[in-house]
Amino acid sequence: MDAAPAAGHPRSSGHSPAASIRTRVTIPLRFPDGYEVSADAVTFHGLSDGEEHVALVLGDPAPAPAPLVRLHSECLTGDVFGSARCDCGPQLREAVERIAATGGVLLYLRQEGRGIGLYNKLDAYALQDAGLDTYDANTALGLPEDGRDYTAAAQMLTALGIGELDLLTNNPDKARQLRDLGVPVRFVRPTGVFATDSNVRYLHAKAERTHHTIALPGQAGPGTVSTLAG
Ligand SMILES: Nc1nc2c(ncn2[C@@H]2O[C@H](COP(=O)(O)OP(=O)(O)OP(=O)(O)O)[C@@H](O)[C@H]2O)c(=O)[nH]1
Ligand SMILES: [Zn+2]
Repeated sequence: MDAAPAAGHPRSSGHSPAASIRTRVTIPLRFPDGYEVSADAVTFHGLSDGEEHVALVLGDPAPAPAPLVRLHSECLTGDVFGSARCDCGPQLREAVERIAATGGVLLYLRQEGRGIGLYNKLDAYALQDAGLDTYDANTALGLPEDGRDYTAAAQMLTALGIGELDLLTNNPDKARQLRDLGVPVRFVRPTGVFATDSNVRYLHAKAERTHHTIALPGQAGPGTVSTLAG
């Protein structure tokens, strides 16, 4: 079944305007589990939404026929604080290592809360604690279920000289939007599914409402359960 666009979803189509590289600087990354890798952090001029998105170039993307790319939307609570309410932190950690292994790019997109911002996301969490799922909580606040537009991501990839790519995601909307923007996505490669007692309801909602390729106990799907705590 085709995934229906989320309510209030922005539409991307056609090619995006050009952006250019502003700065490229090497950063040694050290993760709490001891994994270390060097990344080039790249900033840009001319991104369509004016946000400070950053690319991490890992390894050498050039030799790969289709470098591995992840569009990772910002999640302060998961990426930085280690929140178990979502799967963002483990997905980010996994993506950096998988991309570095073959050469590719992680775009860290400043789209906190699927584009609604941190304060609104925390308001939505409060509504989820009262019983709403992750999408209904957004709409109850008068906000889109998923407000993300990947035009700036397409601009970043073009500025980096990335042509055909493999996309690391379980979210069909990311590949759909990139292709609509003229980015040649060769294969979609699933990310791990990092289920915990605290995020399993959220993951079920992503699988059922927006057709993420996530397989969870009691629900069939093509994804892989990498970790199931509890
Ligand atoms: N509004 C809202 N945003 C959330 C919630 N939980 C996580 N997020 C945000 O959802 C986004 C998840 O980003 P990603 O992991 O890149 O996207 P995804 O749609 O899960 O797709 P893939 O991980 O690529 O499969 C981040 O911006 C989080 O801040 C929630 O309950 N409500
Ligand atoms: Zn998160």
